[in-house]
Amino acid sequence: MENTKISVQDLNLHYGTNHALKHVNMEIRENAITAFIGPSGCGKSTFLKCLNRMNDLVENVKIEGKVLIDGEDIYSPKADTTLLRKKVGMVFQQANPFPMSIYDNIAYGPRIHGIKDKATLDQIVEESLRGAAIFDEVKDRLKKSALGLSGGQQQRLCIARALAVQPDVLLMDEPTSALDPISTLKIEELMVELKKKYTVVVVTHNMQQAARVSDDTAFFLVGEVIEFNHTDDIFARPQDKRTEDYITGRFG
Ligand SMILES: Nc1ncnc2c1ncn2[C@@H]1O[C@H](COP(=O)(O)OP(=O)(O)OP(=O)(O)O)[C@@H](O)[C@H]1O
Repeated sequence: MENTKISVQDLNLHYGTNHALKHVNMEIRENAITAFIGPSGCGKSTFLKCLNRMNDLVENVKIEGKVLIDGEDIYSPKADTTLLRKKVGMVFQQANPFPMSIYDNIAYGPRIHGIKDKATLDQIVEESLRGAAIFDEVKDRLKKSALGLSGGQQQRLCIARALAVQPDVLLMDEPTSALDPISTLKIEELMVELKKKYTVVVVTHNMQQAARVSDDTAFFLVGEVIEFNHTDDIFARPQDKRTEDYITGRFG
């Protein structure tokens, strides 16, 4: 595919005896939003976490196959996972701000990566908060606790925190499922803005969300990718009967 950012080749993942991902192949485009849809337990989150090696931490996990980001295999023994997780940021279903100020939440990652200069940190904090469309709402309370923000604001703060270390790719695991419709809309608008600079991959339970925001969609079913295509094609002209049954609500 044109502009491939992430190329997944015959990826298999076992949790003990559970073969949770089966021969997954996928080309994820740069500066696009790719959505993963499918029923509960079919491997969407597991697959997402393979893209920054978050599953490495799980006991008894076995991962085979290749995940190339910018042509480099992230599972190669030479790969540096710290650099990988800087390059591939992640946002979770439940916003998880650290119990510290808004400023320190954003400065946390850059500080870990060795940035100490106050003016530089100030600039990163402002740019990251602007990038996550939350700067104007918090600019007068940067020293206040992040835990005082609303759920939707906390989620945008977590996006800002991910942006602060200058990733290329942003993984989002059901980022709006705990949010009200207005906060959800704000995050969806933000995602469309973010794809100009980042490659965005999102797991969603919400098919309308996938249809609204994503460029490409993968439909997962019991560990397999049944169909992967441009979003318009998946929703208007599904090739596989199982995709059609799922998107028309015959099962969920
Ligand atoms: N840490 C883990 N250890 C063992 N098994 C796991 C682990 N995480 C997920 N699984 C199993 O792997 C399979 C895929 O789960 P996964 O969470 O990836 O699916 P999902 O499509 O994201 O589901 P949901 O939409 O409910 O989040 C399931 O059978 C699940 O029980």
